[in-house]
Amino acid sequence: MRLDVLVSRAASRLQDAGSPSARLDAEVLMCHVMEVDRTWLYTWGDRLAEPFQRARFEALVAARASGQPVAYLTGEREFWGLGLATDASTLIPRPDTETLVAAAIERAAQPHGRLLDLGTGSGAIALAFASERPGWGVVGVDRAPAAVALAQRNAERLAITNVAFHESDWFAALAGERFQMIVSNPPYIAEHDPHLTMGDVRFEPRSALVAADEGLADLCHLVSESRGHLAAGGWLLLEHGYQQAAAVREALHRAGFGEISSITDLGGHERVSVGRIAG
Ligand SMILES: C[S@@+](CC[C@H](N)C(=O)[O-])C[C@H]1O[C@@H](n2cnc3c(N)ncnc32)[C@H](O)[C@@H]1O
Repeated sequence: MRLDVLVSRAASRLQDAGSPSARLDAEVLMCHVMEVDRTWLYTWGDRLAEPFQRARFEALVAARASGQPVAYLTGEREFWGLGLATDASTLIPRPDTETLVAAAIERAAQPHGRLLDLGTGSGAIALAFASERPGWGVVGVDRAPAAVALAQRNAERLAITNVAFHESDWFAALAGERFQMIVSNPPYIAEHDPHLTMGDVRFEPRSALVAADEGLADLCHLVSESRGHLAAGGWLLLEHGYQQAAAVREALHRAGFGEISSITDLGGHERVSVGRIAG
């Protein structure tokens, strides 16, 4: 059967199954099976799939129809133009997090410095920043050993060498270390948030998503602990939920940060808050 016909059929099956991105999902899964990009698929959609390719594609479509995230099925997701390996050890990188990366790059005016990414997961933020600021040394830490291994694998795959990943419970393994910039996309969803029962989030580890105190516990912990690990004039940038900006700005203020502001994501929501230690 023609590739474009298989994709169209899969798209309607996925739409019926409730996928919010049915057509894109079907195209990405077909590209994964055929080992091609979407431009190739649009150009050569009239080609025929071999029986084994069709069987593989239909198995993936069935898994997606049962709710499994496309990024876990293909084992990869693009972030900041980088092809990152993904697995069930950590969060699938989200486009919203590119807001944090852009804000960090904008503030990294000097050619050299050290950046710390707390809760690095797949290494998405650390690797995106490191790729744009090759003169900086980047450290990414995560409590989950499998996430650290994934981030290391991504650094090797992308040949990004100005980055190192370690296992650490927030700052525990970083005693005495100071950085010009600290960034984090920590767990910030409240324990009983209904979104946890919807979409891709159902398949991601709760340890990557959920924090106590209505989702604010880790954010507040990072604000109060970061002071002791920032160099003079250093920046702290935190991603958070769109209703948490005021609470994070307040925590930054209480911890003695200046130049406090929040930055909106592509959807117009306050997604990242920043503060600076006096120089
Ligand atoms: C929301 S995910 C972010 C992953 C990645 N930075 C991204 O933006 O795609 C949060 C990450 O924080 C890690 N994490 C949770 N608690 C932690 C802790 N106490 N110390 C270090 N990392 C932690 C989780 O394992 C997870 O990888």
